[in-house]
Amino acid sequence: MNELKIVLGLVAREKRDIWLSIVFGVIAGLTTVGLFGASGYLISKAALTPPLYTLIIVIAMVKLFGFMRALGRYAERLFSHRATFTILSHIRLRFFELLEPGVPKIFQKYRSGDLLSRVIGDVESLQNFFLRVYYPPIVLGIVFLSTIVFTTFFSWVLALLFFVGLVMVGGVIPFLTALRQRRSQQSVREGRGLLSVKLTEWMYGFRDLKIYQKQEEKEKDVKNSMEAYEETHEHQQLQMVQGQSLNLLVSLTATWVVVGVSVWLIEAGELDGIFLAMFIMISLMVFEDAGPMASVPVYFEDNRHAAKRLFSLPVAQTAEKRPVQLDTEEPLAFSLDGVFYSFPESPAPVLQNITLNFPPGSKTAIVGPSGSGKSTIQQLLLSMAEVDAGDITVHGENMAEVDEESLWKRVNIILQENHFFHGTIGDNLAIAKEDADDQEMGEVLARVQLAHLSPEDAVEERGMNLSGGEKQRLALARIYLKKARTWILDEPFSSVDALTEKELMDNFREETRDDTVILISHNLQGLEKMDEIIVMNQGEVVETGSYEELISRDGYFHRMKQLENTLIG
Ligand SMILES: Nc1ncnc2c1ncn2[C@@H]1O[C@H](COP(=O)(O)OP(=O)(O)OP(=O)(O)O)[C@@H](O)[C@H]1O
Repeated sequence: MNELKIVLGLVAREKRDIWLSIVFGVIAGLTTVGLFGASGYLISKAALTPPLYTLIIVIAMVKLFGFMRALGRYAERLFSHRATFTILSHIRLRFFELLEPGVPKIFQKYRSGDLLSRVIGDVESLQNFFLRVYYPPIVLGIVFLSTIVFTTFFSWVLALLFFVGLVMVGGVIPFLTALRQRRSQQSVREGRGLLSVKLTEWMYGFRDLKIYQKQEEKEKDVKNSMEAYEETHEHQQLQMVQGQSLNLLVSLTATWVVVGVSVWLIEAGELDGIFLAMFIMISLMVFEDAGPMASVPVYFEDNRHAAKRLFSLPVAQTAEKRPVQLDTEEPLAFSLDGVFYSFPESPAPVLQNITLNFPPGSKTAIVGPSGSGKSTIQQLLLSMAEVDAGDITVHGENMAEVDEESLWKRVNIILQENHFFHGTIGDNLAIAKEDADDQEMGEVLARVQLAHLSPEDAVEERGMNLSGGEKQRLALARIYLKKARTWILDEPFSSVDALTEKELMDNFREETRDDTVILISHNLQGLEKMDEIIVMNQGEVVETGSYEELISRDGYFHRMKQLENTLIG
């Protein structure tokens, strides 16, 4: 229920439009009942050839009700839809506000398709919350109760009939429909989530599936999920329509009962016959609006689940702004003391008892075999993950207290995989420096050996039209624009040829002369000029020292270097 309270809070922000929707909804409802009631009365009265002024008054009332009804409906639709779209944007914003501080940890726990399904499917479902759950029952209740009060002036029996009708179409039938739909609604929700996850995986893995000729198999799987989803959705919609039809049937039956009882009351002399047509019309109209009430609990249940899925992300709930801002322009220092780390949902520690020191302005390389934990250290240094035990400090501050954004602002980062957005080379560079002009962009492109590209050149989604090496150099160009004094780079040159790598490395050394550099690398070439090399294996630091020290020690690094030399020949 707490999650729905968040949605209610966001809905309540649109107080003005809520009030206007209710007021105009009630005006439209009452004038509809008035219009048809007055028309019924007019037909009967006209047959009795009353004085002309009576007819003129009733005709004027019919006209007025007709005009007010149209105006009321229009205004109700206008304000309720305006409120709905504003509420939807509040919901989306709130979801992103909760999601953003949890990223990237949240991506370790939830699949992208699942998140996509939440932000699209669940937010879309919540558009029904205001439009179908929140205010229509209030409007219907007021219109119905006013009609009942009006009817008591003519007949208590008819008023009681209207009341019983209200309980049936506004309470009993919706409740029974909701009860019947519980299971099918659950299946629809699960089916939608699964389909979204499978579709995104199929899309991301399209190339690999094609290469391994598994495309058809996967497509069949996606198609099956799609069919299963459509089937459950159809079944659920059918149940909903059946509920609405049942409500309509009961409404029409109630009107027939009103006709029968009115005739009986007229015969018994308890109701003037002139009001017969009026009550038939009132009954028809007042029950007409009650049909959609059958789906209110169904939408309510759907919205409750949608709210739960949206606002129950565990990381999001705990994310708080951290108090320490890093506002120094100096190269940063880092230290790790007795650090242990394991990924969520995989208990084996990935890092064990890591103690390291990165003084300001130092140049450190982290090397080691694949899977030894190098990139995980980068994640911890960038505060993208939190240690299980031990301490990390950045510039003398406890990392857990440091505001992540203030840290990221001070560091030039290259991750193992960097994202490139659909647009131009310029758009992708501007992420690092918004006001960089074409000349500045051209200069950094030339420095990373990408002089053949210009800022206007197109970049396809995820940089698909760039080679692996070009993507790495573009990532490097991006951080050259950023001009922070600390560099934490994961395999920045792994896809470029040896000659280009040497040129890039020379340029990089020049650029970072006084800065803090932490360079993760598989490659043991070109590490001679680093102040310190940290050798990792199976989540532990197995050796540290300068290049000469490690070579002369005849330990792990020495053996790795010999092996590399043998392989290179
Ligand atoms: N999100 C994750 N969830 C669970 N385990 C993970 C996750 N990411 C990495 N690991 C595991 O953590 C260990 C260390 O991974 P890490 O990426 O730090 O290694 P690495 O030394 O950088 O490897 P490489 O040189 O291949 O990039 C590996 O055994 C890997 O399987």
